Amino acid sequence: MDPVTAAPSLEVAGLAFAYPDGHQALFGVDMTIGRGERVALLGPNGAGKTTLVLHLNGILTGGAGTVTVAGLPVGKKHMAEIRRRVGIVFQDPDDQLFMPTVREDVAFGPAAAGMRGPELEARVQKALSLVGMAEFADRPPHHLSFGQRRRVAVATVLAMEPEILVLDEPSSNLDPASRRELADILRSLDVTVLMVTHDLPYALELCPRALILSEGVIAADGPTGELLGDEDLMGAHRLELPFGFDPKTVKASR
Ligand SMILES: Nc1ncnc2c1ncn2[C@@H]1O[C@H](COP(=O)(O)OP(=O)(O)OP(=O)(O)O)[C@@H](O)[C@H]1O
Repeated sequence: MDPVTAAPSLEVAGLAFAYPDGHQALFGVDMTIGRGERVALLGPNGAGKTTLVLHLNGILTGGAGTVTVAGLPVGKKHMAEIRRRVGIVFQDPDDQLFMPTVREDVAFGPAAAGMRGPELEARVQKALSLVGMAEFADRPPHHLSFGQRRRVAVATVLAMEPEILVLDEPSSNLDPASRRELADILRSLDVTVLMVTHDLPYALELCPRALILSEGVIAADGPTGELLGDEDLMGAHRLELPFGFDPKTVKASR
């Protein structure tokens, strides 16, 4: 059976948000993402992508509209449950790693949720194995390379066994092999993925569907290959493919 079901994992309706200085970043975002989908969130600098992502687990709140995760409204009442279900991997792994060892960083979330002993250790091992970092458990995160720290940051989020994995620029600063290995990891996971990226070939490789956020609204929603092949649409939203890259020659992901 197709793992993508009609049940929405994430629903955003009429989300509008202005920062305290009055800058309006979102103007009524509507999007629905089904369970098990992998979706790329594209858009030019300043479009509102990070602002939107920060609403998905309640880091930002207080605007108009609603965000619903697996049927639960994002808000104070369900915050612990929402944070367990929606894991965000930030662009800079150093925002996520602050403990003396990799093991402690990965254990942090489940331990804060009350997990202890062998169950906690098994959870940590599983998350580190998923990202190929099991043998680094006793190392200090700041002794690792950037790409290794990005993998550990992904593991800290996977350790919470989220339903929705949100990644902000996951391929940035990765060498080609690390970039491909991270793609393989993401493809192997049984979670809903929303990936913010300026790396359009990566979006095409990994995400069958893409959304274009532009000036605080969803300007397009469709198969990634079709959107990237639409020159007028791309031009209108300041999106450019790398020189010589033809989306039609790349086998889009499924
Ligand atoms: N803390 C803040 N206070 C005021 N305005 C902000 C704040 N953070 C972001 N903005 C503004 O909100 C708008 C959307 O920013 P956001 O970071 O969400 O865009 P983005 O699509 O993620 O951009 P990028 O691709 O450059 O990361 C921008 O105009 C930005 O200047």
